[in-house]
Amino acid sequence: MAYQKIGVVGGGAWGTALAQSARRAGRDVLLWAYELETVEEINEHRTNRVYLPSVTLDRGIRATAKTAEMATCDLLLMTVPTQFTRAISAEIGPYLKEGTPVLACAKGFEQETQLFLTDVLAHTLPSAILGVLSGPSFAAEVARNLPTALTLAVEDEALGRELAEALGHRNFRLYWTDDVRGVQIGGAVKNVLAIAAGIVVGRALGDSAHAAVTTRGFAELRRFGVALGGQPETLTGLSGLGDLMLTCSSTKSRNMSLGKALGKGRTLEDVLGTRRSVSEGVYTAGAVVELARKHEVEMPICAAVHEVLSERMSIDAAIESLLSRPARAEPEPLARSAG
Ligand SMILES: NC(=O)C1=CN([C@@H]2O[C@H](COP(=O)(O)OP(=O)(O)OC[C@H]3O[C@@H](n4cnc5c(N)ncnc54)[C@H](O)[C@@H]3O)[C@@H](O)[C@H]2O)C=CC1
Ligand SMILES: O=C(CO)COP(=O)(O)O
Repeated sequence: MAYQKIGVVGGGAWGTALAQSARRAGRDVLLWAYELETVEEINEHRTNRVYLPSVTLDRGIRATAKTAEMATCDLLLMTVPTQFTRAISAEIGPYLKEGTPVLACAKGFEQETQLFLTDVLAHTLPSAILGVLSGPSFAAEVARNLPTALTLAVEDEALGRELAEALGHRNFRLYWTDDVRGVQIGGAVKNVLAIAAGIVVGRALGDSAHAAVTTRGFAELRRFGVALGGQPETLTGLSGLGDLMLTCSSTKSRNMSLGKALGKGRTLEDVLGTRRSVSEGVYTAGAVVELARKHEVEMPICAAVHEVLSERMSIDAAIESLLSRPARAEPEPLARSAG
């Protein structure tokens, strides 16, 4: 098998679940974790209690604290949270073999630069072939081997098929595409929208309001995605609509549950202070709003979430701002960017 040794960069919930899944696909797995205690716990006890509790890990997963060692792998899965991806991948870059496939598995845009993850990785890993793995998938469910389907995107479709075959198995179905940008857009924007959906639930605005915010949120995601070069079919696929549906509808989502807590009146600082896990929507909202401004795409729900997270607007004022928008026609033509 051409891609026998899989390197998972990041020992959070997602990296650990992907390592477990890659073992089920018959691959050898080397996992890099940021915290030394996570490395030791995985190697000695086969657990990762902080980030993925109640899961016994396969004996074939070996953990390391040395980033350079990851360059010995045939394929890398980058799972560290988006805002740490530049720093960690830069440590691997000098050692990586020419043409090693590297899949971005985190979700979001870099806060400071508004870059897509594959654009960040193009700087730090110039010798890699870059792609994306994204879709509706809770780490705890993947770790338990519950059936899941995701999208794997690389420009070369033949390589996409090979990678999907190397990582996929019966309960981890991978569909491939060449739409590397489109797949990243869904994963980034849905987290911001999930915060909005959570706020609706926390404020007890009702199931109808939840469906409305999810559907109008999808209209924003689709407008944004097309304006930034994604294919419309990708935006209605697993990595777009699929992940939006999952994340907006389940309190297992960190983003949705964070929104719910805000809706109930807790502060952002308070919620983040009680979590070690990442809620990417908090860090990506500003980049989405800035990219939307540059591309002249109107995204009122994402903008309202950003205002609330930045504490420039109260939740009640944000709800009022959305409800008082003028009525308009549905459906809207795809090429148009007006909201
Ligand atoms: N958990 C899930 O169900 C899924 C998560 N993802 C995405 O995967 C990415 C990672 O999420 P999770 O694995 O859930 O993270 P997590 O919330 O379980 O853990 C946080 C991670 O951040 C790492 N970290 C903390 N400080 C760091 C630093 N200074 N430098 C490098 N790493 C540091 C920790 O070691 C840990 O691996 C996110 O972008 C998330 O959206 C994607 C699909 C599913
Ligand atoms: O990306 C995910 C599901 O596809 C996980 O969502 P959260 O990060 O909101 O938990």
